[in-house]
Amino acid sequence: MIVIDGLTKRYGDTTAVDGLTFTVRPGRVTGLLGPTGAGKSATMRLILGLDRADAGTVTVNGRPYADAPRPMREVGALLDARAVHPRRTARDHLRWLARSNGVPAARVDEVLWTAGLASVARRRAGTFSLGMCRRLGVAAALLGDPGVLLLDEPVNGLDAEGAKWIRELMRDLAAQGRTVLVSSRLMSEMAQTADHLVVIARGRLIADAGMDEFAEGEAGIVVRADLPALLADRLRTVGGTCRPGPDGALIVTGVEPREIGEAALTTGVVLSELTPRRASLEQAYLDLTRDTLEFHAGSGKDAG
Ligand SMILES: Nc1ncnc2c1ncn2[C@@H]1O[C@H](COP(=O)(O)OP(=O)(O)OP(=O)(O)O)[C@@H](O)[C@H]1O
Repeated sequence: MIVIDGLTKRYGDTTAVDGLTFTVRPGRVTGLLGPTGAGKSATMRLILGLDRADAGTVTVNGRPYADAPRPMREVGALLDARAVHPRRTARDHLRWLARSNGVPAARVDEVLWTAGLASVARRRAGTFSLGMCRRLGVAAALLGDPGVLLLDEPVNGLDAEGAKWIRELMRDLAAQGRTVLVSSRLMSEMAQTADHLVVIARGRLIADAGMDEFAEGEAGIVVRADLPALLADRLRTVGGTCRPGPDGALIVTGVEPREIGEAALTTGVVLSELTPRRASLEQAYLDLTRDTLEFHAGSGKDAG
């Protein structure tokens, strides 16, 4: 289990992580979702103690990761898959990692199999494609048989087969009772893997909910009116729930479109839109992050 409490990290004028609080529980895949620059990688680095927090705490299985007596057995991380010595073979790379972390050498062949790299184990990592590097990164993360796994955008840039493999692996690891935290910029990606979602933007927590809950929360009727507050008051008296939608619209649940029409008639409010909307995770994510998008003009970052 990972417990993050009030976590804050600043780089100069940028607050990359801003008072984040959430818990990553075992037995399920938790997606850390946010637009580019949201602070996903920074959060992962803080969990691993690769950066120091300016405020707040993060513990892995009850203590800071830096205090873990056998770190590789505690957490496996896939951050930058290219961080491998190009002249070392896949096997030598893993053997070296195993030796320096007190992991038995026999485990190297096991993880090479799991990662589908057994046939290329003696090839130099420098000749590997991105997909193979990612597999090698996963093999390294699994080396210590850790209970907690962190994967930073593991599917990004992979072909369909590689992506499917990683998704299935994450689901298997969670089904074994492990804690799995995976980041992505894409809701469509999370929808395929995550059981639980933590959405962040500009370093702040925007949502922390089960995937099902997340989808349900978004079904509703988009209503635009000249006097939305008046209409909302009326709808509440007939059992409707209203919350703010994009650009001044109301998202109404709990009543039928006809009842909204009647409420408008009763109150003399003019409707300009009445659109039933099915639950869409993508829409929910867009609505949540609309006001917090950060654009890095000229920084060379793509929007994914
Ligand atoms: N070492 C650093 N020095 C300065 N600024 C940094 C550093 N690391 C991150 N930042 C800034 O902190 C913010 C969060 O960055 P982070 O890489 O965590 O975002 P992210 O959600 O992982 O984005 P992406 O999806 O683009 O990878 C960004 O504004 C980024 O420019």
